[in-house]
Amino acid sequence: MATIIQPKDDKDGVTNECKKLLSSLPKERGWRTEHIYLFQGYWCQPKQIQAILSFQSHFHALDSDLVLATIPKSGTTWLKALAFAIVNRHRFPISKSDHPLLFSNPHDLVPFFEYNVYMGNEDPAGYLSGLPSPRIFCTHIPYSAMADSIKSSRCKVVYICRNPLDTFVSSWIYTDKIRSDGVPPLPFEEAFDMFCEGKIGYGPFWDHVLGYWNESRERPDKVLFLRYEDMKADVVSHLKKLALHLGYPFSEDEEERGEVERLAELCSFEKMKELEVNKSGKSIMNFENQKLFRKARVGDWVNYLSPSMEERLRKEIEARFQGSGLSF
Ligand SMILES: Nc1ncnc2c1ncn2[C@@H]1O[C@H](COP(=O)(O)OS(=O)(=O)O)[C@@H](OP(=O)(O)O)[C@H]1O
Repeated sequence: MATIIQPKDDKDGVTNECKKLLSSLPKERGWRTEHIYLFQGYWCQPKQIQAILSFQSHFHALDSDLVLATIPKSGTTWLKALAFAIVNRHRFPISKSDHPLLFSNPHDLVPFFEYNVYMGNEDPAGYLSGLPSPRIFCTHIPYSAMADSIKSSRCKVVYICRNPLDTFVSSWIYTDKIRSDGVPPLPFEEAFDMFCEGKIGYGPFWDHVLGYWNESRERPDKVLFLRYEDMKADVVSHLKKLALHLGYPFSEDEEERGEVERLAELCSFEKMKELEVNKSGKSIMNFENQKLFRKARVGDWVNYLSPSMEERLRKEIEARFQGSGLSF
């Protein structure tokens, strides 16, 4: 059994063991932190590496677990809200005026596994075992780096991806607002180069997406693969698929009563953005909730990327996804 990894309160918030590891890894300038490091094939912040190590050593999946996975800025907040509302709809009826989603940001209702390590929790497994059943948690960790018990248990995984052009723009704007103290701003053009080279948090983008995509094709019962743009275009049919995959399908009666539409409305960007908790509140990580709700528009990249940037990223994406059955 590996030793329990406990974060220390240093600049990077990582243990000496992790620091030693970092010194042996390739590094690049970071988006939010001074550096990102190439670990198990992915570019990560120091604390993210610590979280992956902890996850791989300590996490024991239950067959009933529901795991939501994303690369940052591709629909995480939305997916958390939808999964929470679906799974808990008998405990918390959608139309009730005291529904938790009206008073809490989805990040506070469905934790990231990574938060646990960031918060310096001494017992990663204990923290998650305190969640009510079924445990719903979220992660940005790539599929290949997932704890073995997630892969071998019967727990369900849902992945949402978003087109890379909008994901890049959303990431850069968000990063610009929440950069860690003392880390100088990353100019837009430089960030774009890094995205195209795969150097983003939990990137390369294509490897992260393809890891879950390939698994969803091999084991569709295990991994449901969703696309942000498809969900935006037809949220109701995707909610039914999501509910079925999670093991909480809508009944005919619920469908007739318009419960699916009501749930979609509760979790919609327009509704969530206007809630007091999301206008003025802070989430568990002390981030301002309002920064999680920007425009949520498909194709907003057109207002930021030049034609040559678009062409470059499209070519890169085409080459990376060639033959995979997935295109953007
Ligand atoms: N409910 C809902 N429905 C649809 N879209 C939503 C919703 N909530 C947030 N958003 C938009 O998602 C973008 C943020 O991505 P994430 O939630 O993955 O961010 S994070 O990784 O959790 O920080 C970010 O996209 P952009 O507006 O394009 O930047 C948010 O506005």
